[in-house]
Amino acid sequence: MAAINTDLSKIGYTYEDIQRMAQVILSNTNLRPSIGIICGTGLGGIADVVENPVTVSYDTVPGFPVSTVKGHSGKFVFGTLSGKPVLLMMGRFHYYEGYPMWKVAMPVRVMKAMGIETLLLTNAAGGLNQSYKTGDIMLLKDHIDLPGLTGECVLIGKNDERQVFGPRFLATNGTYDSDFRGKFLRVATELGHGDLMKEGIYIMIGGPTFSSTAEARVLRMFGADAVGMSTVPESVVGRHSGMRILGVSLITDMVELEDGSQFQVTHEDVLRTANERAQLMQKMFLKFVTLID
Ligand SMILES: O=P(O)(O)O[C@@H]1C[C@H](O)[C@@H](CO)O1
Ligand code: HPA
Repeated sequence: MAAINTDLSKIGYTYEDIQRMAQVILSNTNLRPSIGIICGTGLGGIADVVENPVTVSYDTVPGFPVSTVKGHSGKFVFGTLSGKPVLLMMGRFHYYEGYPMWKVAMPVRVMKAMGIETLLLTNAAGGLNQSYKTGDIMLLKDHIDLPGLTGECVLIGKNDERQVFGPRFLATNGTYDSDFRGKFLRVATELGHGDLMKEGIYIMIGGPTFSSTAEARVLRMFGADAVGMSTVPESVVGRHSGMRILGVSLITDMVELEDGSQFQVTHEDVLRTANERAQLMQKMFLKFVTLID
């Protein structure tokens, strides 16, 4: 059995670490966006429609982790979308990359320290609800934090109640803003793609293995509509610091619930579907941000 870690100074970033990283990043631009977007696997295409982009590579920020996954380029992009200032994270961190959970979502605290109040999270996910299809877009109405339920909650560790952190004990019901969901659905319908839209429950697994068929049946029995390997730590930290949150899953593959299927999903399948939906996601976000107060 692993030794219990009693040295709390080795868990988490301090308030000062977060502020320092925020200052380094902000020193690259005069823009001060209040909208932050984290781009999921292959979903960085939104950056192609950012006007007057200013790019800040993660490796220029001392103490910032590096992206190791294909489809996550590892940089911030400041600019405007439909004239509104935004900050994009092109590349998120995943638990399966070997980062401890508190590191996975640390950038959300840095975003808060930079002035972000609205957090738009995107991800690639597998469809568990068998009425979904590859290429559908699911708005998160709730999530299941499977790592959190089994002892790997992102908020474990010392808590600092100053601005970029939050209360020791956090209610996580109602994390995903229902007004945002309604607006996003309206945008999709106006663009003629209401048929692709779903609202459902995202379950996070640690990864990097995709689910076995028996595991997938369990996830579905839990009530999840889509499965992925991210987002939940970020939305919990965003919620902790008082942000308004939208979660969008692109259903990049359908997960088999019946034994005997020959289909085996790959990361390339995920990237391909994300690429096929890139232009539509751009259009949706360009329109959606105009509706954020
Ligand atoms: O960063 P997201 O959650 O969009 O990435 C998903 C989950 C894995 O990282 C990867 C699997 O292909 O895509
Ligand atoms: N399972 C888990 N994570 C995923 C999947 C999946 O099928 N597709 C994209 N991310």
